[in-house]
Order: sequence, then structure tokens, then C-alpha cells
Amino acid sequence: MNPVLKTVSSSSTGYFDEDVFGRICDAITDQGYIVLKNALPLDTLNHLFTGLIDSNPHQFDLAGIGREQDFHTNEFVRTDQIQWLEPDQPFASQYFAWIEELRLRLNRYLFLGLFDYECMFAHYPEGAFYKRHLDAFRGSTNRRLTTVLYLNPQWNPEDGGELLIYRKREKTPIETVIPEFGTLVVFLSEVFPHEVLPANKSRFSLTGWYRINEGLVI
Ligand SMILES: O=C(O)CCC(=O)C(=O)O
Ligand SMILES: [Fe+2]
Repeated sequence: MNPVLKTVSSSSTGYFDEDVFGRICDAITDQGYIVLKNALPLDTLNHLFTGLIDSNPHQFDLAGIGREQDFHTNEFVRTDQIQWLEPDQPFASQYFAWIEELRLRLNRYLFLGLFDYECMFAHYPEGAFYKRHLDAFRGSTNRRLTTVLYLNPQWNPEDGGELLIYRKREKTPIETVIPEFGTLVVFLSEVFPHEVLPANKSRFSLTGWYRINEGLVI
């Protein structure tokens, strides 16, 4: 093997950067979250972006709060639109392979017991927002780890749309994330309140959750 490639392992769909997985596992252990630029291969990002721009905007539904019987929309809390992603969509296969590899590492090193993963494209039209919230839904604790991947080429700081991450009961954010193409955020879903500020143009993210295998706690 080429020594330059020694920290890179291959999969059926591409190459995994061991260093990136190690940094995510370390950060989740030490501080519960991480913000990383260019964590995923460019090829994987480009496939997702192609899938996103090919998708029919009418397939985006107004996002709701809560799940199943608890589901309702509330324009005072969030005004984004969403579309769930399925693993059998070809443009998403590399992404799901990467996510699965990360799941295995997190379980191996952190014993998180992550069982599966669900994700959605979210479209925030100009002016859309999502007020401060926690991702673990009321009545359910099975979302354990959140991932947010941004797919906005040529995003400038003055375009707004930042993700603010807080510690519970604190008003000053610990992180202000600019939603630039390729930036990935991973955090413990029940631990970090966060919010999306309005942007002055369309903003796209791919948000997902690793879940543990627990039933609803009602
Ligand atoms: O798009 C983002 O920056 C975060 C979205 C979010 O918090 C959510 O969908 O729960
Ligand atoms: Fe969220």
C-alpha cells in the first residue's frame, strides 16, 4: 500500500479519512459537539448537491414540530421546508456509506449504541428561521446524535443563516456556524439547544439523526 494512503481506508463507494472519524469521536467524548469544514469527500458532497438541485421543490413539505400524533406545524418556531432522504437514492449512497462508517466508529469507541439514522434536506427560503430548540422530541428520547451538513456554495458571512449552538440555560452561543458548503456539525441531540437565524437568500442543509433502539417514552 502507498504509505501516503495509510490513514485512508477504502469502501465499496469511496475512501474514508480515518483522521476525520477520530476527530469526531474525540470531540464528542470531550465536549459533546464538533464543527468541521470539509469532513466529507468532495465527490460525496457534489453528489448530494446534484440530488438536491434535481429534486422538485414541490416535494419539500412545510416542516413540523414533534412526531406522529404530536405533529403540527408552527410558523412561529420554524419556517423551513423539508424532504426526507432515502438510502436507495443513488445520489445519496456515498453519504449513507460515510454515515454508516461513522456510526460503527462511534459505537466502537464511545459505546453509544447508535442503531439507525434518518435524514432530510431542509430548505430555508429567504427570511426563514428555526427558533432555539432541542432535537430530542418531547415524548421520545431516541434521537441521540445530530448531524448537520451544509450545501450552500458561495455563502458569505453577510448572507446570515448562521446556526447558533448554546449550552442549556445560557444565552450566549458557544458556536456561530456559517452554513458554507461542506461544513459539518455533529452534536448530542439532547444536550445542545440551537437555532437557525434568518438568511437573506435560500439556504440548504442536510440534517440527520442517529437513533438508539428505544421505544417511545410516553
Ligand atoms: O439547518 C440547520 O442549521 C439546523 C437545522 C435544525 O436545527 C433542525 O432541523 O433540527
Ligand atoms: Fe435542530
